[in-house]
Amino acid sequence: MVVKLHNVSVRYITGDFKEIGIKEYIIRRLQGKYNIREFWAVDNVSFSLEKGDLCGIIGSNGAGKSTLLKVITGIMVPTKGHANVNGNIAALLELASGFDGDLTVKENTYLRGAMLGYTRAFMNEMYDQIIAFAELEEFQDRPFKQLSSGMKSRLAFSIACLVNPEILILDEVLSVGDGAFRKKSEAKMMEIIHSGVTTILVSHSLDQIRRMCNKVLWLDKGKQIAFGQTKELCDRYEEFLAKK
Ligand SMILES: Nc1ncnc2c1ncn2[C@@H]1O[C@H](COP(=O)(O)OP(=O)(O)OP(=O)(O)O)[C@@H](O)[C@H]1O
Repeated sequence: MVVKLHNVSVRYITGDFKEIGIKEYIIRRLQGKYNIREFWAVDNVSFSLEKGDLCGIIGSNGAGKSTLLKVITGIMVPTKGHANVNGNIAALLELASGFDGDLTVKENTYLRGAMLGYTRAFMNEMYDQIIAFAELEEFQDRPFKQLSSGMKSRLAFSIACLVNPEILILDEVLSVGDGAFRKKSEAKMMEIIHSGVTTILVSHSLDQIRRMCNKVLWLDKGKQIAFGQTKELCDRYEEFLAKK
């Protein structure tokens, strides 16, 4: 099993407790005006994926899709349950985050590689290819903050894809950069997908899910409505949307 989630739940706590400071906290507690709210964004989700699976996650806004991806990529620890993930993950979420604006493009590439667990030797081997794919040869020694946001995404995409992921996580990012780069990035993504990696894709396009995925996870308000075959679940989801 490449990905296995067992009764995973994630709780967010919201309210005024973060910014108010200890004094205000005590005053509000004494006055009974201290409000915090618990919120289960993901509530008891279990499913597993094997090598080569391409799983789509569907559900309305706020269903918990992005939160679940954060658990799978290890950015968040579930409040309850377990997530077992075996393999290198390339997560194309919030693409341009996690870079250091003052370091150069080259330094950032090595830094991101190190964060993904790759050795310097491996990155030396891959570096030229990454920069060439991102079409940033002329920007290698510029500070990262001087890149346009499209260029930043291109670099993030190139690093994530060219370092041989075993698990690919895509959050509505099938459109990176401008027209020409988008075509190239989609082709690259399809190449990776077809090379036998396990892919998890969040998309609001049911057409895309039907075309690409062999399994589907349907979430609604954090709860798992169903996990199973694409056609059956997409049909049910469409019926559900029609009745809404
Ligand atoms: N940091 C946070 N603190 C509190 N609540 C949060 C936080 N992040 C998300 N939420 C809430 O958790 C729920 C699930 O959010 P999430 O972003 O996972 O949904 P989603 O299915 O990805 O939605 P969308 O389709 O709109 O992108 C939402 O109700 C959201 O308001």
